[in-house]
Amino acid sequence: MQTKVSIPPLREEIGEQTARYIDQLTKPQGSLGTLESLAIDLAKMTGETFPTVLPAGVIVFAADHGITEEGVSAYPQEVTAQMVRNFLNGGAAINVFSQQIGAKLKVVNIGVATDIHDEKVVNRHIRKGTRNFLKEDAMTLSEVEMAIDAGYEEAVHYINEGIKCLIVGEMGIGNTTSSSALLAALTTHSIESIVGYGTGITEEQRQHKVDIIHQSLHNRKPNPEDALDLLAKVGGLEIAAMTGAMLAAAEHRVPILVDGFICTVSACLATLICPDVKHYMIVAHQSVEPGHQKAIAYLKKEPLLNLSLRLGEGTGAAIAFPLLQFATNMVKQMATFSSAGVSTK
Ligand SMILES: Cc1cc2ncn([C@H]3O[C@H](COP(=O)(O)O)[C@@H](O)[C@H]3O)c2cc1C
Ligand SMILES: O=C(O)c1cccnc1
Repeated sequence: MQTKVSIPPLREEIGEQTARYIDQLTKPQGSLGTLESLAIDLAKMTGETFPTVLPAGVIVFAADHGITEEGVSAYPQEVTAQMVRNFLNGGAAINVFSQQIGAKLKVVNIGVATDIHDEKVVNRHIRKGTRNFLKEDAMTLSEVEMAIDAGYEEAVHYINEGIKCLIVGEMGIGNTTSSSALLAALTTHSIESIVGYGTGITEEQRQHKVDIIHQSLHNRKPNPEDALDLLAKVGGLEIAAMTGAMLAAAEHRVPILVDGFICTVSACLATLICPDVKHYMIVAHQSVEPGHQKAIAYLKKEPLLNLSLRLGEGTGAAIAFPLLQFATNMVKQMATFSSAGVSTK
């Protein structure tokens, strides 16, 4: 079981070397702002004074949710499988963006409700969607452990293939309901303040979603200090798999670019399993979902971008990835004052 990971400490001394080097580059000190702190953070994570983030690897985990029976999404459950086919055919937003940043894209079926016969999908199928958590636990503990382990192993394969930055994404109709329930259980924020419009429900449907989460948490009573119990009671297979993937990346000193609301809730659960995983996370953007701000605050992080995205799939992380390239290329390619013959103040 991959909850026994050992995450190495950040290499603070390497970060200090990078910081000193950045101060010698031909620009006023500190003038590249957040790009400078990003480069220093990447140096501490990777243990390299001149860090590299290329190539990035994107993994999208897909699964269904029994809670969709309660009418909590604007789209029917079948869209999960249809979007997986779209990913495999190259037509989704994450395909376009992965290609643009030169990243590999791996699609993992961790629990889609209908069969997908396609050799391009990585088959780590555990069950046909979660159970309806209004009525019963979403998963057994052993299903949660299998999903975390599958995510962990898929990330390890990717890292062994040479990826230097991990982007995790998800596809699962109904997963903003599961993520909202998880975050409400994990924090003291009200359900009302966390729940948003997901794929585009009406205000009336949002009120219904709040009520369903309220009743579900009352019925399930997850233990807020136990990530496995939270996932078993109100979680999702793809949410558990993303948690495992993040633990693997941190264990291997691979920076994790965290996407939107659902992905950030997985990140929160990963920190509950192993607090040190947080040091390897960079939050790419601030999603429109109101719970996202609260999940980012739980991690004590700042998002790099706010582009009013509300998609998921790993898209926001792919969009932010070039900022990491700007930061690492700045360190590797800029001239120093002495090499360029530019006078210091
Ligand atoms: C066509 C389509 C593509 C998507 N890609 C990601 N999501 C996103 O929307 C879903 C969560 O929203 P909710 O909880 O309201 O169902 C997830 O699948 C998420 O990845 C999509 C949703 C749709 C409809
Ligand atoms: O922020 C996200 O990741 C998100 C928001 C709405 C729907 N799907 C994903």
